[in-house]
Amino acid sequence: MELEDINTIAVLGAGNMGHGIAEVAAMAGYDVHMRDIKEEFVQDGYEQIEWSLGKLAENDQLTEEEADAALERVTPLVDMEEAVGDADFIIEAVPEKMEIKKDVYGEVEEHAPDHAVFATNTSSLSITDLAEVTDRSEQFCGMHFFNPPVRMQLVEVISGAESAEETLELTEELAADFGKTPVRVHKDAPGFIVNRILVPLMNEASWLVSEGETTIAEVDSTTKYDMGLPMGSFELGDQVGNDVSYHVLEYMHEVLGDAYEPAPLLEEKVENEELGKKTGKGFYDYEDGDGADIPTDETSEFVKERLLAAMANEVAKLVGNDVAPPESIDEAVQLGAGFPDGPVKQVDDYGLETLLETLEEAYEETGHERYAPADYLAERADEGGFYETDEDDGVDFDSIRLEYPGEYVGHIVLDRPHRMNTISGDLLDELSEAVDLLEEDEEVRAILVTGEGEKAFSAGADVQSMAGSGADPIEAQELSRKGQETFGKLEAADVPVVAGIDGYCLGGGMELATCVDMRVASERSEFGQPELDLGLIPGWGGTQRLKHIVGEGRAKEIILTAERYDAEAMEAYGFVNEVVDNDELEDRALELATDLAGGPPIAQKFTKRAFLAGRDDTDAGLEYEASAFGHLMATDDLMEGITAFMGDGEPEFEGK
Ligand SMILES: C/C=C/C(=O)SCCNC(=O)CCNC(=O)[C@H](O)C(C)(C)COP(=O)(O)OP(=O)(O)OC[C@H]1O[C@@H](n2cnc3c(N)ncnc32)[C@H](O)[C@@H]1OP(=O)(O)O
Repeated sequence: MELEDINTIAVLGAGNMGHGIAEVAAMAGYDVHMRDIKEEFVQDGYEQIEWSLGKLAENDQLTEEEADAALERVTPLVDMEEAVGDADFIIEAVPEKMEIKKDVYGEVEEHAPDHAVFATNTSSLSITDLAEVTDRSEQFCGMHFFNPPVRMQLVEVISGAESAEETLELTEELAADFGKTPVRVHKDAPGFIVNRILVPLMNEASWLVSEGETTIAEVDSTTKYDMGLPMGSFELGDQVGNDVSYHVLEYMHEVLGDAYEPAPLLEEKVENEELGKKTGKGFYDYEDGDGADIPTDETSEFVKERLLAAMANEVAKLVGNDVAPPESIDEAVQLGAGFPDGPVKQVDDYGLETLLETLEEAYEETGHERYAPADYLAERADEGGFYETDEDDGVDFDSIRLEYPGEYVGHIVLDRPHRMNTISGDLLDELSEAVDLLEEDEEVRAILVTGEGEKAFSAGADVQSMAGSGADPIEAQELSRKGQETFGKLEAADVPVVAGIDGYCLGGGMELATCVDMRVASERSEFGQPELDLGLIPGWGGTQRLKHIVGEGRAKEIILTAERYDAEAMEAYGFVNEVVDNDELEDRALELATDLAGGPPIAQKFTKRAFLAGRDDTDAGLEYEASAFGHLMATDDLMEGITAFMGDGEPEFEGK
C-alpha cells in the first residue's frame, strides 16, 4: 500500500494518547474513526479534540475553518466493525496492558480489511509479542507518539521481529504526513530509544540517593543547571509518574536483567503512592510544598559523571545491538525529551574514556550490575566516541546549520527549534566559526541568518543553562563578552548580513538581529528585550547597539519596559526594514540577501566600515569615507557599474 491509498485511519482508544493521535490525523486531512469501548469515553475524547482545536485556532496555529474541518473528519464510534471495517491504517492506543491489547487485536483482526496496516502506540510492550496475536505480523509495527501528540514532534517507528520494510516505510511516511518527525527503531528493545535513555537515567539518580551518595536537590540541580536538561531528573520522574517509570523498569529488569533493578527509593515512592504530580506528591510536594523547587547552585561533578556514565552505557547497548545509530538516538531524545544536545553528543563531548573508567570503578566498588560496562562502550572509547570523526570535514555544527542556497549567499540557520533557537555558549562558538568561514569564502557575498521552525528566530539566551553557570560572576562576564564579540563579527563582517525573522525575537535573539544590516520580519514576529524582567540587563550588546538603530529614546523604552512589540511596531521604530506575510518570509529574506550579494563587494565593505568608523566619531567616519571613495576610483567594479549604467544593463561585479 502507498501513502496515497490511505484515506481512513482508525484510532482505537480515545484516552489521552488516542484522542491526541486522532486529532493529529484529522488535522492532516484523514478521515478518522475514533473508537473506545464506551460511548462516554469516545464522547469525552471527542470533546477534548474540540477543545484542543479551538485552542489552536485561538493561537492562530489554525484558522477557524481548518479547525472545524478537522473536527468534522473525526467520527466517534463504539462499534469495532464500524471503526475498522473500511480502515486503511489502524493505530491502536488502548491501555498499556498486554492482555487488553491482545483482546483488542483479536477483535480487530475479525473486521479489518486485509490490506490494513496495524500500528501500536505503546511505550513499553513488545511489538513482536503483540504482532503475534494477529495474522499479519509483517503488516504490524510500533508507532510511539509522545504526550501530548499535538505538540510533540517525535514518533518512534519500531520494527517488530517480522515487520516488513514496506510497513515501516509507510508508517514513517504517514508520521511525516502528520507533520511529525519519525525516528526508526530497528529492533524491538524495551523502552525503544527515549525511555531506554530516560528511565535508567532516573533510576541511576534514585540509586545514588538511595545509597546516600547524594541528595535529590543535588541531582536535580546538576541535571537541570549543569547538564542543561529541561527538568531535574526527579522533577521529570514526578511529571512522568513514578509508577510509570517503575513499571517500565520492572519490564526492563525482567527482559534485560539486573542492570535495570529498580532503586529502593523509587520502589518506596510507588508503595507509598507518592506517584508524582498526579497524586500531589512524589519526590516533591505539589500540594503542601513548593513543588519542584530546584536550587541553581548545588551542582555536583560526581553526580554528573555517574549520570553521564549511565547514559553512555545505555547508548552503547542501543548502538552496539543495532537498535538505533547515534544520530537517531540524539534526534529522538532531543525531540521526545527536550534535551538541548543529544545524549550521544553529550557523552562523546564529556569523553567516553572517562565515563568508561567511572563505570569500571563504580562496578568494582559496588558490584552492582548497572555499572557493568557494555563491551561496545569499551570499543567506542578506544575510537574516541560513538560518532565517527570525519577528519576531512573539519566543520561539524550541532546548534546551527550552514547552507549555501546559491547565488553567493551563505545561510546560517539557528537550529535548536525544540528550544526556541535559544542561544547557548556552544551556539555562540559555532556562530563565530561560521561567520569566519563565510567571510573567508570568496563564493559568499552576503550572509542570511534565520531560525529553524516557525516559533522563533530566537527566544534569547538559554536562561536555564545561564542560571546554572551564571551563579559564577566571572563566568557570566565572560559569556557576556563572548556574545558581544560574536554578534560583533556579524556587524563588522565585510559582506552585507540580512536576518529573516519569523516568530519570537527576544533578548539575545534581538541583540543578534541588531548586529545585522537589514531585518525582514514575518507579520507574526514578536520582538523585545525582556532581560529586566529576569533581573538582568541585555548583556550581548543591547545597551549599546540598539540605540544606533532605533535611537536612544526608543532603545531605553524597549529595554526598560521589557515589553513585547509586534513586527509592525518594530517597523515603525525603524528596527525592521520590511514586514511580509508569514508564508513569504523565507523567500523574501533570501531574495534580499541574493540582491545584496549581487552588489559591488568592495563598495559594500567600505560602506559598512565607514558606518562603524563614524559611529562614535563622525569626523573619523568622514575621513574613512573620503579615503574609501578615493580607493574605489581604481576598482574594476566602478568601471563595471558605470558601463552597465551607460548601457542600461545589469552590472556584474567581481569585487576587483
Ligand atoms: C544576554 C542575553 C540574555 C537573554 O537573552 S535572557 C533571555 C531573554 N528571553 C526571554 O526571557 C524569553 C523567555 N521565553 C518566553 O518568554 C516564552 O517562552 C516565549 C514568549 C518565547 C514563548 O512562550 P510560549 O509559546 O508560551 O512557549 P513556552 O512554553 O514558554 O516555551 C516553550 C519552551 O521553550 C523554553 N524556552 C523559551 N524561551 C527560553 C529561554 N530563553 N531559555 C530557555 N528555555 C526557553 C520554555 O522553557 C519551554 O520549554 P518546555 O517546553 O521544556 O517547558
